Amino acid sequence: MPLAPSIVERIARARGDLRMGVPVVLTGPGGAALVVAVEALDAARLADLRLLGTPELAITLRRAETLKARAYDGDLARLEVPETAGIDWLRALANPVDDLRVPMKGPFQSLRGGAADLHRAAIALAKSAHLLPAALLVPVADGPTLAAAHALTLLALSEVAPELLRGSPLHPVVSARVPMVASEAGRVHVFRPEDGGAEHYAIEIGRPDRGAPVLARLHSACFTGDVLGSLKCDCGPQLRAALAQMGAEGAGVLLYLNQEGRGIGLANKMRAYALQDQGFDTVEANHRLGFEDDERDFRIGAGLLKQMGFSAVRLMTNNPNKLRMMAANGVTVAERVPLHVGQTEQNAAYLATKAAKSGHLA
Ligand SMILES: Nc1nc2c(ncn2[C@@H]2O[C@H](COP(=O)(O)OP(=O)(O)OP(=O)(O)O)[C@@H](O)[C@H]2O)c(=O)[nH]1
Ligand SMILES: [Zn+2]
Repeated sequence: MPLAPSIVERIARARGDLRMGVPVVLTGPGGAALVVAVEALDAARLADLRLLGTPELAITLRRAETLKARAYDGDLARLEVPETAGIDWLRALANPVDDLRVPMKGPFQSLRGGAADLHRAAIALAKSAHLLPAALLVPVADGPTLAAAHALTLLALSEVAPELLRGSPLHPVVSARVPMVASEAGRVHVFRPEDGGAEHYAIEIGRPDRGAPVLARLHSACFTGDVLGSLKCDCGPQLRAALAQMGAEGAGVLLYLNQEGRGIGLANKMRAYALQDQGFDTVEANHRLGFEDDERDFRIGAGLLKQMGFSAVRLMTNNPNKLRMMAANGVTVAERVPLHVGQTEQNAAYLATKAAKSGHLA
């Protein structure tokens, strides 16, 4: 059937479904399940799902640790959903915003034994849709028939799991001249992934020599810092300082990667900020939400540089992970160029946490 959507296209559709609260059907060797993202679920749909089976809640190990729920599946926990539990119970488990105000919600019954692969894929899908990493699964007997009957997106685990790990190829869409304060010889290139995800941009300053290490910066989107001039981080000043140095040298490339909030999306970053106002640091806030410290795919930057003809960089960064990932993905780091700008009273603790917990270099 040449018109039938491919697995990549169905995953893109599933992301949209999950964001809208529409169930998707996941099938695996051990059975099938209806999957919804807790964040987008409402009471009516929860009631409908209960008619089809017994729901289970999948949360990450990080979230389970905060909730003091046992996790028997390594990186995640499967929790029983009591019959009396309503939508507010589910939301409170998924979203830590009220953890301090309404502390103990347990004890929780964690499921043990049996496969957790569908749950793992459900959490990965929720993350890739930039939703809270908590999913409700309702095991069902015949996934494909149910999906066909209700026009739901059907995904086979054997196809989804490798696809979510693979990383999507990026294709150049357009490039045009953009004179900037930092340099009049600026050019913006737009790259679009095959998987329907966010586009990324390359800002090329001058005409950098492809045969020599290029002055380069991998900048992750920070709406609050880059656009609003937030004092909570150093992103805006880093962005402008990097462009300014490239302008002064007459050549460079800045990749503007749309990986807002270290890859968790702006809504989740703002949830993290709300937790930071409750006293948690940037790493703890991510963990309480159920995320790892850094959910970015660092392969993207190296891939784009290679695609643009660069094989060696003078990388403007303080982040040792970026250095490692460049080397691991075939781009030589000829030099690290430290980038310390924009320190404020409000971001001192944030920068200290990055140095202490994420190994950021002086
Ligand atoms: N989750 C989360 N993301 C944040 C927070 N503060 C800033 N960010 C995001 O962190 C990312 C910062 O990215 P980068 O500028 O590449 O910074 P870095 O990884 O520290 O590395 P270098 O600046 O290169 O040293 C951006 O995506 C911001 O949106 C926070 O408190 N929580
Ligand atoms: Zn920032």
